[in-house]
Amino acid sequence: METPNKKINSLTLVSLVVTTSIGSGIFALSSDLAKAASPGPALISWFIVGCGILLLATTLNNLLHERPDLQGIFSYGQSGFGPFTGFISGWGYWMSCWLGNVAFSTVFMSTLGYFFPVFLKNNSLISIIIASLCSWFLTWLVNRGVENAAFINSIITLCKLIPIFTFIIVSIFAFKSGIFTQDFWGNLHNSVGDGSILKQIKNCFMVMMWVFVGIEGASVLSARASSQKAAGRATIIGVLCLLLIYICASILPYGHFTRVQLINAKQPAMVYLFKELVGSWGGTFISIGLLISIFGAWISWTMLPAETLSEMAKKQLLPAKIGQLNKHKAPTFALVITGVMVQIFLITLLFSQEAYELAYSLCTAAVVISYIIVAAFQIKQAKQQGNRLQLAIGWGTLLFELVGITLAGLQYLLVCTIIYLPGIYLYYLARRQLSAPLFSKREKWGVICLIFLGVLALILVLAQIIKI
Ligand SMILES: NC(=[NH2+])NCCC[C@H](N)C(=O)O
Repeated sequence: METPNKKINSLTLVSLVVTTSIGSGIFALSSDLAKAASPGPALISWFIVGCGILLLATTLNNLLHERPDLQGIFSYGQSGFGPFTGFISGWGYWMSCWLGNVAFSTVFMSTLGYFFPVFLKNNSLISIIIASLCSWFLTWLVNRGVENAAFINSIITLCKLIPIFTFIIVSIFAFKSGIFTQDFWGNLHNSVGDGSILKQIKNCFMVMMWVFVGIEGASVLSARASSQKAAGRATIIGVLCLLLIYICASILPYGHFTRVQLINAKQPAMVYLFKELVGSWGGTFISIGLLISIFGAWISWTMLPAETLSEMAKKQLLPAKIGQLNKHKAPTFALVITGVMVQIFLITLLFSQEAYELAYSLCTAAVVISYIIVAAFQIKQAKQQGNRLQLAIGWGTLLFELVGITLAGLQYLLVCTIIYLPGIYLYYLARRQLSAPLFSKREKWGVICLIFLGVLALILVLAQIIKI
């Protein structure tokens, strides 16, 4: 990584925005989207989600420059609305980080399944065992202070982008407009899936929001642009490039394969579709790129949740012990807590039908909690400054996140409240030692609601597992 003060140019910044968000999602996107919609509704969804993400990125960018004193996504919550909101935001972000890693691990296993069919089912016992070993191995590496060095990052970025661009170029040549327009709106009498255009648009939301998770990391880097204007421009261009890549990778396949073929493609779909297009070398080519790309992303995202916990401990939102660093300057305790959570969650995947979908949906729902708080902070900040444009951007972001997660599935948000239960206890331990009152009146109501929802969700989930 570059030194913190080094300025970065716009082109590098654009590529950072693009690569920090691309993890595993894009490689499975074509069939995930085909399950949700036909090309017409999917394009409308891309437009809506694209606008929403642009608003979010602009909000993040603005806050970064207005409040350079605040670092870490949860610090906005703490500074604007008090420590408990800071905790809600930080815990949500932490959760999202490791839940995303669970999603990575499922795609990693499915991809290994291309070479070793025993892993094809990504939540079989053997897959879960290997995924757990990988997760602990990465935790161990990061605990020893290992980070992606800049040059390794560039190699990983190339391994990530080359297969994606090759896939897009080949898909352009294979594109046939007749096939593409065959059932453009998914309203023919023999259409697959459940029908109305609105419903199809709604079905796309979760997966589209998932592929943009990580955009907040890019905006942190944009603080190092040469000027605020350059940062703003690079973020917007970056989001637009990302959107274009996602649209091409997910929509072009509708011009060669029927929707049924796309739905039935084995996961990760890009591997199998490309193999279908160019022959068996294609599958191997994408798989290897994919494995390297996930591995790289997985390491960075192993550090991030642990760093979030230790930052929270520093800001007295969690017990100080969690923030302690070892001799390699890595927060061992935070890493272990996170590793244990990943482990528990991997085990529960044994009982789930769609392991990958579950993990990425929960990851997205959790990060939305932090995004909502960021948007609320932007509104507060813009109001104080009387800045109408930023106020509108804040409201737009808030509205998009609220509507987005409602359409994507509030049940995932409910499941996240379970993981808040142990968090509240840790927060309580941390705050008890301070002289300040534990909770304000409003916060008390917040705690009661959260505990109620968490217990309710736990009962519902257990009931579901027992039924299975
Ligand atoms: N917390 C995480 N591990 N997040 C990973 C972000 C995932 C990324 N947006 C993707 O498409 O795969």
